[in-house]
Amino acid sequence: MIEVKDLKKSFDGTEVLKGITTTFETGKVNLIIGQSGSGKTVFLKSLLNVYQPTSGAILFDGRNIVDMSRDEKQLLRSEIGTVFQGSALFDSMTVEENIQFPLDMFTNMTFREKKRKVLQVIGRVNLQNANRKFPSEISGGMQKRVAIARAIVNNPKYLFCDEPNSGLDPYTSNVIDDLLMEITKEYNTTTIINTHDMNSVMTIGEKILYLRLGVKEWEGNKDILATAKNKNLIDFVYSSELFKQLRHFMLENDQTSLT
Ligand SMILES: Nc1ncnc2c1ncn2[C@@H]1O[C@H](COP(=O)(O)OP(=O)(O)OP(=O)(O)O)[C@@H](O)[C@H]1O
Repeated sequence: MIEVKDLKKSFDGTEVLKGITTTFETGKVNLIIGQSGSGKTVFLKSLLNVYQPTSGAILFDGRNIVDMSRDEKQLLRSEIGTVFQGSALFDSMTVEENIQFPLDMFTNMTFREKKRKVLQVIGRVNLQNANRKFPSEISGGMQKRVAIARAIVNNPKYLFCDEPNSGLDPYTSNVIDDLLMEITKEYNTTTIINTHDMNSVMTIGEKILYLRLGVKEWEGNKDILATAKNKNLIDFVYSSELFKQLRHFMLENDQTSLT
């Protein structure tokens, strides 16, 4: 579980996060949504302590990352898996070597133990035929699966993903969403995902945090999103053409059923 308490972050006197308080539960997929510039990336990077928060607390199962020593942070980092935009793979390493990287960084496993673990996660994300390939030789969807395999190879407690579906077609996006949901349950991770993808929101949004101008404007889950009353949230959700048409269709059907 990750608890965020009154998190604020400013850059050069400009406040980007204006006091966010929320909780992300263990074993759940938590999605952060909001317009471009609403603060999603700054929020994610503040949770990871890439940015030092201006004030507030971030408790990883009770441990506040904001006032940890360097060694404590290093230990916590070994419990966190990340999937960043563009997959962030090492071009000069094979799929297998990319996935092994966190084990080299954070563990004292023997060569044989590492190989066994890497092959196990390669199987888990269905990349058996690609382990000797380089990132440039595989598709964008496969690269995402490599990034996910690398994020889970060290059995993380926490999984952070920044726009995991960006650049993927709708079918491949669904495959990635399903994989992230399954892995969250299998590894019992606290999973936090920044997304613009409304399809993801409606399929895997066990918790949804809607940020607007650096403020928590709404939080809930996919089942109550459709009936939420928050006007800014409604405007945001229905700003996509597909959702606009869907809403129009629903309203029309509603009126027919009333007459
Ligand atoms: N390192 C930085 N220094 C100064 N300002 C920053 C920095 N990073 C982000 N900002 C500002 O913080 C605000 C929020 O940016 P952020 O990248 O978090 O938005 P976002 O919601 O992730 O947008 P997008 O969906 O486009 O990725 C923006 O006004 C941005 O200019």
